[in-house]
Amino acid sequence: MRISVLGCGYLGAVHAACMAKLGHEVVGIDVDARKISELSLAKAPFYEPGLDELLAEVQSTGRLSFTTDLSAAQGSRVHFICVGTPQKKGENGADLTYVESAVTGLLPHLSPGDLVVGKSTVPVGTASHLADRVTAVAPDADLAWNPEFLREGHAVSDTLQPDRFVYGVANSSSQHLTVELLDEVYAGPLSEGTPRLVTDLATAELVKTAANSFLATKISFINAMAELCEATGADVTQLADAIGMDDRIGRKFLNAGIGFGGGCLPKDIRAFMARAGELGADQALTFLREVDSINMRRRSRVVELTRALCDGSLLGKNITVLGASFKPDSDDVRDSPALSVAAQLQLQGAIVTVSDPKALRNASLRFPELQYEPSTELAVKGADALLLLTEWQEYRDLDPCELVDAVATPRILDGRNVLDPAKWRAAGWTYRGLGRP
Ligand SMILES: NC(=O)c1ccc[n+]([C@@H]2O[C@H](COP(=O)([O-])OP(=O)(O)OC[C@H]3O[C@@H](n4cnc5c(N)ncnc54)[C@H](O)[C@@H]3O)[C@@H](O)[C@H]2O)c1
Ligand SMILES: O=c1ccn([C@@H]2O[C@H](COP(=O)(O)OP(=O)(O)O[C@H]3O[C@H](CO)[C@@H](O)[C@H](O)[C@H]3O)[C@@H](O)[C@H]2O)c(=O)[nH]1
Repeated sequence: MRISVLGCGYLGAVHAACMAKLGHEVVGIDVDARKISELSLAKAPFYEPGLDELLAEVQSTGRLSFTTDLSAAQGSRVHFICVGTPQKKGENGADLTYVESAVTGLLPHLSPGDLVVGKSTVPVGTASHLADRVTAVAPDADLAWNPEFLREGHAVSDTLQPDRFVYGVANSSSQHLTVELLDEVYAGPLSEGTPRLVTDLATAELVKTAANSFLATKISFINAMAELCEATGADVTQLADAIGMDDRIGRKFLNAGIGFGGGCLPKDIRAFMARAGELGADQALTFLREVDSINMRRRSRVVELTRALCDGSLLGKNITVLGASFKPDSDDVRDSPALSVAAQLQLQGAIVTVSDPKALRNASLRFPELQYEPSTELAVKGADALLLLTEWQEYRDLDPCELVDAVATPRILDGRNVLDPAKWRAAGWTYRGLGRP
C-alpha cells in the first residue's frame, strides 16, 4: 500500500521506516529541510538505536523516500499525521498549530477513499474537529485516530511489535472500511497476535493521555515514597521491589529518582489538565497537579542534596553531571531533568560540566551557558562531586576504584539509584542515593 507520513521527528521518522519494513511504499514528508536531507541519505536526524540500520535496509529496497514537498502525499491511500503537539508557551494546553497546518496542507491532495490517520498526541475532541474538516473538503475520505505508544530508545521494536493497536473511528457508514484499511496497514504485527481495539475517536484520544497520565502517576507515587523514605531512613528501592511483587501493582515504572522528563509525559499531563478545565471537568484531574509538583520537587531536591554533599556551599564547586538526555539510549533533551538540575546548580554558583554519550549537541543548543565534555574521563577530572542523572549503561558500569583518584573529592549523588552503594563506599566514596539511607 502507498502511505504518506507527515512529520518525520522522533515518532514519524521511525513510523515511516517501520511501515516500509512492513512492505508498504512510504513517503515521509517534513517542513524541516535539514531532517529530510539527512533522512534521504538514510541517516536518522536523532539518535535512536537501530534506526540508521533500518533506514539503510528499507531505503535500499526503494520503498522509502523523503521530501519537503507535500504534494508527494497525492496517490497515497493512508496519510499518517505525526507532527508535534508541544506545550503552548506560558500555558498548560497543547499547541495544535502544527496538526492544523499539516491537515490544511494535506486537504488538496486527498482522493476519494483516502484515510487520514492521526498518531500525534492531541487533546480529546481534536480528532472529531479534524474529521469534520476532512469530510467537508473530501466527502469520500475519512479520518481515524490511532495513538502511538512507542518509547524513545525502543522506538523501532515498539512500532513493529506494539502491545496493542487502538483504532479510533468515526461513527459513519464507512467505519468497517476504515478498520479494514488499518488492518491492511498493520497486517504483519496483527498476524503475529498483536491485539487491536476499535473505539470511537474520543476514546482513542483519551486512551493515549490516560496511559501517559498513569505512567506519570506511578513515577510520582514512588518519588513521593522516596520523600518519606528520606524522612525516615527507609529504602525506596527495597520498597519498590516489595510492592512491585504484587501482580496488581507490578515493578515497572517504580524507579524512584530525579523524576520524569521528555517530550511526552510532562506536557501530556499538563495538556490533559488544561483540556479537562475546558470541558468543565477539571476536578477529575486535580491529582495530576500533584503528580507534576512531586516531579518538579525532585529536581530541587537534587540541588539541595548536592549542596549538602558539598559541605553546604555550591559556590565555585566543580560539579560533573553525567547524563544530559531525559533518559538513556536517546539524544532527546526536551524537559530533561538532568539539564534542568545542571542549569540550577550553575545559577547557584557551581562550575558545572555535563557529559553524555549522545545528547551533547542538543544539550548545548538548549543550554549554551553550560560547559560540555564528551569524554567521561576528562569530565570527572578534578570534580568536587559527581551527579549521575541519566542512567546510560556506561555510567552504570563505572568502576569506583578506577575513578577515585581522578576526582578532587570522591562524592557521588546517584540520581537514578542504579549504583551499588556498598561498592562505592568501599572504594572510598561518599555515596548519596535518592530515598535510600
Ligand atoms: N517522541 C515520542 O516518543 C512519541 C511517542 C508517541 C507519541 N508522540 C507524539 O507524536 C507527536 C510528534 O512527536 P515527536 O516527538 O515526533 O516530535 P518532533 O518534534 O520530534 O517531530 C515533529 C515533526 O513534525 C514536523 N512538522 C511540523 N509541522 C509540520 C507540517 N505542517 N508538515 C510536516 N511536518 C511538520 C517538524 O518539523 C518535526 O520534524 C507528538 O504529538 C507527540 O506527543 C511522540
Ligand atoms: O520508573 C521510572 C520510569 C521512567 N522514569 C522517567 O520517566 C521519563 C519517561 O520515560 P519513558 O516513558 O520510558 O519514555 P518516553 O519515551 O517519554 O515514553 C513515554 O511517552 C511516550 C510519548 O507519549 C509514550 O508513547 C510512551 O508509551 C511513554 O512511556 C524518563 O525521564 C524516565 O527517566 C522514571 O523516572 N522512573
